[in-house]
Amino acid sequence: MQIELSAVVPVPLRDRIRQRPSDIWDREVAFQPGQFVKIKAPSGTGKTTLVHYLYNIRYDYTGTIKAGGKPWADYSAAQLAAIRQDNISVVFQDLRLFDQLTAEENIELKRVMNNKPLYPAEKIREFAEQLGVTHVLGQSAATLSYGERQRIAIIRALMQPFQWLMMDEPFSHLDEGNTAKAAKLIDQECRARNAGFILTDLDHDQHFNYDVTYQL
Ligand SMILES: Nc1ncnc2c1ncn2[C@@H]1O[C@H](COP(=O)(O)OP(=O)(O)OP(=O)(O)O)[C@@H](O)[C@H]1O
Repeated sequence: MQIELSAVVPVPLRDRIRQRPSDIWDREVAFQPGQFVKIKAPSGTGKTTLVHYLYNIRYDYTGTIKAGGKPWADYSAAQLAAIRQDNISVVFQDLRLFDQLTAEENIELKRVMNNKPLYPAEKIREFAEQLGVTHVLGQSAATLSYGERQRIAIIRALMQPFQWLMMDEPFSHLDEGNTAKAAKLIDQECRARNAGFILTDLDHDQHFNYDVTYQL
């Protein structure tokens, strides 16, 4: 599924955007299926805003975003729900874990959301071991450190099928070793599904072999 942006400008950032060049805002951009895309931007330039537009949960922009050749606005609520279940997975900057559930329950919820789960339940433990969070699986999400929460949110995002995986500063609270482990798992999962990957971050990074880097 190709994602295309045509002259997209966030309404609240309209005046600020004119003051600096951007590869994304007010441009024609196409994210091709399977591409690894890095979006680099200083704090406050709209990374989170962009991810929310790409996932179609925020609409305060001018211009058009198309997914699979069709503007987001032309999809029905049922079609959008199906796309979020099967085609696009996301790790938001604020992670959006359910604090009243355990870490494992947060992941399991996503795993069983599809009638036919992509992975068996054992996969949760396997990924948790790879990311060093097995010991917190039974803990309530509210009690986890931010770095633990990030790893749980990453594992949760990998539990569903996707053609695109989007992550908004997913490693901000992880040390180098844990970042490398998480990047390896993400890379492996995207490649296995021939899925595209969009990562937003403040700076350049070497965690992935990006096909393209945009300055927001
Ligand atoms: N609804 C809104 N009304 C007015 N300003 C907004 C609105 N939403 C976001 N902004 C502003 O737009 C700018 C971009 O916000 P956003 O959260 O997308 O930034 P970001 O690049 O993700 O930043 P950070 O790296 O700090 O998370 C910020 O200055 C924010 O205050």
